[in-house]
Order: sequence, then structure tokens, then C-alpha cells
Amino acid sequence: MVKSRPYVIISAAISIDGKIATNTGRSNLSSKKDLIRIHGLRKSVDAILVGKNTVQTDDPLLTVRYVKGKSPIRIILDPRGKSSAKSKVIMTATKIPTIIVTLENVSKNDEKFIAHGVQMIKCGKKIINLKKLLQILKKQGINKILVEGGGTTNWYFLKQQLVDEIIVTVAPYIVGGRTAISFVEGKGFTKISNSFKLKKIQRMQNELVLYYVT
Ligand SMILES: NC(=O)C1=CN([C@@H]2O[C@H](COP(=O)(O)OP(=O)(O)OC[C@H]3O[C@@H](n4cnc5c(N)ncnc54)[C@H](O)[C@@H]3O)[C@@H](O)[C@H]2O)C=CC1
Ligand SMILES: Nc1nc(O)c(N)c(N[C@@H]2O[C@H](COP(=O)(O)O)[C@@H](O)[C@H]2O)n1
Repeated sequence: MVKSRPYVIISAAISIDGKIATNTGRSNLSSKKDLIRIHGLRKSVDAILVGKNTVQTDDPLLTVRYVKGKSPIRIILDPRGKSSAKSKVIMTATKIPTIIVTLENVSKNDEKFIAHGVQMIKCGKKIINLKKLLQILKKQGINKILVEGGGTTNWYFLKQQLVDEIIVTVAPYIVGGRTAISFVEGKGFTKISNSFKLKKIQRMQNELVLYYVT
């Protein structure tokens, strides 16, 4: 049965204690070797998706650089369209297709994004309707999406069981701190359920890359 949504992979680097960033937002956890692997993963998907806090904190490019290959479409979940037009991902939108997803009743910031060649998608009234967004993206020919976080975005996808694969690098650091960002933020599950199957383990010096499927 052909799915009406793209295949969704969540990818992240986590500390031994499950954090993806320190309480000051630092997230340089992966080794260069792992970054090369990640850029190979990015090359293999049609789109890469992050939440607006990741754009705000990291000012990422979200491109393929450490290997040869085409950069995927970039998708930012930004319900109120608050991302800065000066962010790298917006400033490079004429070169790499970029989509900003906002809520349906939000349009006052559209112009600043459209001026940079960004495609706007409006989806959802109070929160972005991910099921509807994924159907729209599938219809646009996007068949495989890499969700690169952060923790809140990961929660929204996992809560609605919209994830097919999880690839996490366990990096050899302890981050700690109640306010540091975890791999999955949000309300959290009340029960230990929805287990994932461990498909593969890859050791890279002091890092372990774990591959899970639903
Ligand atoms: N170590 C790693 O692999 C990675 C680390 N990070 C780190 O994670 C941190 C950011 O994570 P978070 O603060 O959790 O934020 P986030 O990057 O997940 O963005 C969350 C925001 O995105 C929007 N959003 C996402 N899904 C939505 C939905 N379904 N409906 C409506 N709005 C939605 C909301 O505005 C929400 O507040 C940064 O410090 C960054 O450095 C980010 C990606 C990867
Ligand atoms: N897998 C992974 N390992 C890390 O150590 C990371 N810090 C991240 N961060 C993600 O990559 C984005 C930066 O990408 P660019 O180098 O700017 O293309 C960052 O925003 C996170 O999404 N990921």
C-alpha cells in the first residue's frame, strides 16, 4: 500500500545522558567522521526539516558539504514566521529550495521570506498539522525527509507516530543540566511503550551510531 506521507527519519547526536544541546544551546557533539556520515545521510533524502529554535540557536546551513552531492530541500517549522530573514538558511534560499511552514492565520511575515525565494506553506490552526504537511510535501514529490530536530520538533513527530527510522549518534560526553535540551522534549509519554527495533549498531572510535526502525 503506497503511503500518503514521506518516509521520515529522525537524526541527532546525543550525549551519554541523552542531551542534544547544553543549557547554553551548544550542540557540537559529533566528530568530523560522524559529520561526514550525516552529510551522506542528508544527500540521500529529498528534504531536511528542523524547528525554528534550531535555526535561531545554530543559524545552520543544512546543506551537504562534507561529501559530494546535492543538498536537500530545507523545511523550517516556524508557526509564527519569526525566523530572521538574515539567517543563513533564508539568505541562501535562492540557491537551495527552502520552505517555511507557518500556521494558517499567520501571513504578516511572509513577504520577507518570499523576497528571499522561500516557499511558504500554511498548515494548522494552533499547531502545525504535521499529518497534513507531510501529505502536501508528498504531493510535491518529497518522498524521504530527515528530521534533524531539535528536541521539541522530535517530540511532535514521535507523539503522532510519524517516524519510520531513528539514527542517533551517542557521543562520548556528559552534558547534564535540567534545562539542557533532550533528544525529545515536549510533554513526554506517560507510559513506556511504542518500542523501536534496533536494526544496526555502528562503532566509530568513541562514538556509537544506533539505527532504529519502528
Ligand atoms: N545535537 C543535535 O543533533 C541537534 C541539536 N539541536 C539543538 O536543539 C536545540 C533546539 O531544540 P528545541 O529548543 O527543542 O527547538 P526546535 O528546534 O525543535 O524548535 C521548536 C520550535 O519549532 C516550532 N515547531 C516545531 N514543531 C512544531 C509543530 N508541530 N507545530 C508548531 N510549531 C512547531 C515551534 O515554534 C517550537 O517551539 C538547539 O539548541 C539546537 O542546537 C538541534 C538539532 C540537532
Ligand atoms: N547530527 C548532528 N550532530 C551534531 O553534533 C550536531 N550539532 C547536529 N546539529 C544539526 O546540524 C545543524 C547544523 O548543520 P550545518 O552544519 O549548519 O549544515 C544543526 O542546526 C542541527 O540541525 N547534528
